[in-house]
Amino acid sequence: MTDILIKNTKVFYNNFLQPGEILINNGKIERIAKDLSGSDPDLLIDAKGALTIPAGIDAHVHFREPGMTQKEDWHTGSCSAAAGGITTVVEHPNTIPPTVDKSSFKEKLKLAKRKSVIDFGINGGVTQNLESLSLLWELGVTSFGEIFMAESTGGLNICEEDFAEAMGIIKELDAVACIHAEDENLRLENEKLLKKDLSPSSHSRIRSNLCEGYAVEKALEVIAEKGTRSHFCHISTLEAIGQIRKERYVAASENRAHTVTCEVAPHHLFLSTRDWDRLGTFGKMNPPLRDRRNVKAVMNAVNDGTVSSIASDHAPHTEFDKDLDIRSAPSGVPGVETLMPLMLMAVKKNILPIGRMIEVTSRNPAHIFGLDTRHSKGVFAEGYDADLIIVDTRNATTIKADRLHSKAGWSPFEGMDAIFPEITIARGEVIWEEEVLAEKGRGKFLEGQGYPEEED
Ligand SMILES: NC(=O)N[C@@H](CC(=O)O)C(=O)O
Ligand SMILES: [Zn+2]
Ligand SMILES: [Zn+2]
Repeated sequence: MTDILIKNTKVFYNNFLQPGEILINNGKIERIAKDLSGSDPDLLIDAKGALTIPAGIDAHVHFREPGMTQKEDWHTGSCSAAAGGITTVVEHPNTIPPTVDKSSFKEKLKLAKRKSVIDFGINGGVTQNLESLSLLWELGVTSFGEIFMAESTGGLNICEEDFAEAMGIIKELDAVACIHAEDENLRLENEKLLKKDLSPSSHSRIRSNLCEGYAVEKALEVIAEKGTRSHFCHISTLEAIGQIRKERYVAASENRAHTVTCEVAPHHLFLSTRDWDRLGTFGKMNPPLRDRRNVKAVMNAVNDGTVSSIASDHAPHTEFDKDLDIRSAPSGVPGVETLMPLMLMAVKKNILPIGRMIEVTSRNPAHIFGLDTRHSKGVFAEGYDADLIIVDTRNATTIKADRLHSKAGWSPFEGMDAIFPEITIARGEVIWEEEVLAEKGRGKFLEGQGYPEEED
């Protein structure tokens, strides 16, 4: 395998952005030092003063294969990730068929191994399949969920009793439960009340703040009872943030390990209800666009540590699929390729420090899902996987859907400022530099912690 020396770059090391050089050997970071000029690498990359930082780990994507390959597949989804500086994804189970048993898991794994250009984990679905969860865990799922407390794409939502029972089983396995927290009853009630309102923004009112807040409250009760390690997906409201902040504060003050983490999606940080006019049904996702007060609260929570990670919830649908009335249009927006570029732009605008950006886009998601200890992901240190991006913060551009690689063919962030990576390196291989350079199928399956360890 070629070894690489990256020189003339800046790295975030020991809490500072500083000049440094990086030697990569056999897919791993071999050395990070001020000056490595004595080495003789196969490939010398002159970063010309640009930054080298960890590539993103996006623990919440929907790559749609099997079953909906007109929207995305493992090749296009993973190429889109690579071009946006993401080298690891965790894919969620609402495909057709959903990933809820051995055969559906094996089918998805086979497709992903054949087509993905980046490393990947696969989550196990939670529906009426409670007897299959332990088998899925042994087969190597990363975690469980998203567990849908309310209806969303795929219709995999479960009732409160099944939710509580599943949480008990997941606790027994010592796995993580990823939760889509919206309250189904409240959603249905609001939908009835707003029957005559067919404006796109009615979607934000139907899936109200309370709808998320109430579901988080109920889920936290179950978590307190069962003790399940839980990760809230795509949190979007003041109310939910408040409850999760409190839960984490109490855990810390009692010196308990955190059982609760949460992620937010870029569309809840960089878009708001003001975008309904521009986006129409293309702004429909679950949970929905929120007003500026919520957006600010969520960004503050990224900064203060309440939010552990950023995940795109990449949920591609074609323009044809989306071009319906607000009730019939499917929910979800593409975003795996724009996650890192938008976050890097936020750093440039001083909305968050670079160290925090690195934590929420790589270090923390790796840690939450055990990808650091078992798979050497998400740590910028010698001996860890060389999953890196080179980014020139002087090269800000605007997001243009026709330059993106998802089959969706559109982006809710069209026209927004962003900083795309110049180069993406995955396990010591340049997989993106102006074009995707990786071979189909180079991506490796990252078995979850329930998969039996290999014997030496
Ligand atoms: N977020 C969405 O609106 N849609 C997601 C499912 C989900 O994450 O709820 C999808 O798969 O389309
Ligand atoms: Zn969801
Ligand atoms: Zn999702």
